[in-house]
This record gives sequence, structure tokens and C-alpha cells, in this order.
Amino acid sequence: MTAVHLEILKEDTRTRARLGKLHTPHGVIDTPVFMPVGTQGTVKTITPEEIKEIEAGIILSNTYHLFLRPGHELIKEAGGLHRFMNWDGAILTDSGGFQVFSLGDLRTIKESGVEFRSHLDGSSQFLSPEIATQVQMALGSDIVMAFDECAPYPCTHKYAKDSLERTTRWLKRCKETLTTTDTQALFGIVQGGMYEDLRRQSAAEIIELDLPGYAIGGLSVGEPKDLMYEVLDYTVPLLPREKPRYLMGVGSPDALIEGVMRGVDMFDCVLPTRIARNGTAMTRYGKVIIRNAGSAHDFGPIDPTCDCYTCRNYSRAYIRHLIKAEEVLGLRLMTIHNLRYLQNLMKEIREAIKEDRLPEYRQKCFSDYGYI
Ligand SMILES: Nc1nc2c(CCc3ccccc3)c3nc[nH]c3cc2c(=O)[nH]1
Ligand SMILES: [Zn+2]
Repeated sequence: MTAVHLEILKEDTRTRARLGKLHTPHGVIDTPVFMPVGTQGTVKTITPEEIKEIEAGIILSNTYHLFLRPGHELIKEAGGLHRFMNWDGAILTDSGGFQVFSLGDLRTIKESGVEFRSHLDGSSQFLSPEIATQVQMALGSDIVMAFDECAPYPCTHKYAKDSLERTTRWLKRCKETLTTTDTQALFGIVQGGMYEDLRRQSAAEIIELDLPGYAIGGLSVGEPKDLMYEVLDYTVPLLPREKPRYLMGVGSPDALIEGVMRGVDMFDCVLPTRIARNGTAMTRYGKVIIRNAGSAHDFGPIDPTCDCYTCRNYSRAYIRHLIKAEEVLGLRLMTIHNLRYLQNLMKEIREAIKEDRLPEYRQKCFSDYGYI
């Protein structure tokens, strides 16, 4: 069984970007990589075959949601999440900490864990480092995220310090709980808010545990993008060069490129699939709000440069009609397009690294997209 590890093929000469391959028990994934989110054991509206067709090799899912429904014991009974959802690619699961804060109602943080009310039925629930790790063991995900607290933005230096120190203590409890380390990799999550001294402290404490990979958490929580880039500038270099680095919750084209240039290998974001379902398409020339009247008589594809199933077979006019008529096919076609667009963007980024032209690619991408 292949343990999770990163094979670095090339390090960029002018930026911190790396070209690599992430080896997992469920396949090898080219990096830098964007990972589609499948919160409830499905990338909403599309099948595993369609996920393969857009060439995504790893998807994300959520401890919080699957713990509440249908329950991790049921999924274990089904043979694990891969079997349950008929997906034989790689799976990374978040630990639930972030979702408790962004979804749960009325939660209380204690040293032992977090008490919260389920967003489904208001029932009182409890997640701890041990439980979150046991759930992910039952799901059988290839990459297990540590149970952490994503500090709110903004927050005081004292709050961020107390929180990161508890997150480190929780990480040690996750590591002690994970008994399937030969098939499941535990990634630590660096916290520390927007404070350089605290990010340095969190990174130092976490890399001491010598884990297979590290995530940068506590970002993409409403802070200005420039502040996120500044935190990345001093945080990413603290992480071991040879281990994969995962920036949580980041997925707009500009942020993906800026993150790659700062040495990040893995990204996720719910936005591309979420905006797809409300009729907004991502194209190399910026976002197109397909549901707007402008597309009503447009019989061309969403993006003529896109090779996805949607752009090869359907017009903007038809997709707009489906969205307006609230036809499920509209959601599916938009999702297929947005996810393929991001896979193609990452492919172009990898090509640019390979050919030593990433800064130039960034310039062209930004001007095409209208950022500059
Ligand atoms: N555990 C954790 N998750 C975060 C997510 C969810 C990513 C996720 C993983 C898997 C599935 C869905 C979402 C964040 N999203 C935006 N910013 C984020 C920060 C954190 C964080 O600090 N810790
Ligand atoms: Zn397309």
C-alpha cells in the first residue's frame, strides 16, 4: 500500500512553485492540484465517472456532515467511503472543526473537544480530536485532517495564541488515535491567525510531529487577499520542503496562482461548485453569469477554449434556459464546466512551471481574466 508522499519533479527558479506528484493509496495526483469538494460523499450533482472525466484524482469530504448523517458506523459497515460512494480515487476528509464553527449553532470549546448543536436537527453533539480521528478512520479517507480550531478573523493575539496551542495539543491526540497510519496519512494544520510570531510558533510545534503533510489553516476566512498572501509569504517556507503543503479553502484563479508561486501544492474550495449551481460560470476571461439575459441568444459554448463535455455539446442559451427552468441538468452542466475549467487552469500552471514561465503565465492569466 503506497503511503502518502510528495515526489517533487521540479522547483521553479524564480518563485517557490514546485511541480510534483502526490502518491496516495488511491492513485498518483499531479501537483499543484485543485481538489473538488464533495461534502456529503458526493461532488454535488455529478457522478464519480464524471469526476474522472474532468480528470480530478482526489476529492474532499467532511467528517462533520458524514458524522451527523448517515453516521460513520454505517459508512464503515458499507466498506468505507470509497465503496459507499463508488469512488476509487483519493479522498481527503476535513476533521469537522471548521464546519462546527461555520455551520453548527451554539458551540462551546473545551480542552476535551467542542460541544455543538447539529445544524440538521438541533441535537446536542460533541466532537473531539479522538472522535474526529476515529470517524476519519471509519471513513477510510487517504488523508486525515487534524481536529483544529480555525481562529476567527479578526481575533486578538491572545485568542490566536491560546487557540493555536490547544490546536497543537489536539493534534498530538489525533496522532495518538490514528492507528491506520500505514494506509491513512494525518496532516497537521498550521494556525496562528494573522500574527507572524504565532504562525512561526504553530509551524514549529506542528512540524515537530514529523507528519506526512501540512496544511495552512485559518486563512480564506474573510481576510483581504493581500493579507492572506503576506501570511503565506512567511508561513510556507517554515514547512518541510519535501512534504506536501495544503492551503485550505482557496480556489479563485488568482489565489490559486498566487498560492502556487508561494510554494503551495494542494488547494480546495467550495466556490466553483457552489457558484456553478447558481448559474455563474468560470472562464479564462472572467466569470460569466449565464443566467443573465446576455446569454439568452448566445448559441456558442460557455468558453470556446474549454474542452469539457458541457462546452463541447451545449450552448450558453440552452444552459441559461435550464437554469431559469430550474432543471437539474443545468446544475450538472455548470458544475462539470467549472470543475474542468479549474483542472485545466492547474494543468496550465504545471506546464508553466515545467517550462520556467510561471511569472509570465500569471501576467497573461491576470490580464485575460481582467484582474489587471
Ligand atoms: N480544518 C480546517 N478546515 C478549514 C477549511 C475547510 C476546508 C475544507 C476541507 C474539506 C472539505 C471542505 C472544506 C477552510 N475553508 C476556508 N478556510 C478554511 C480554514 C480551515 C481550517 O483552518 N481548518
Ligand atoms: Zn467547459
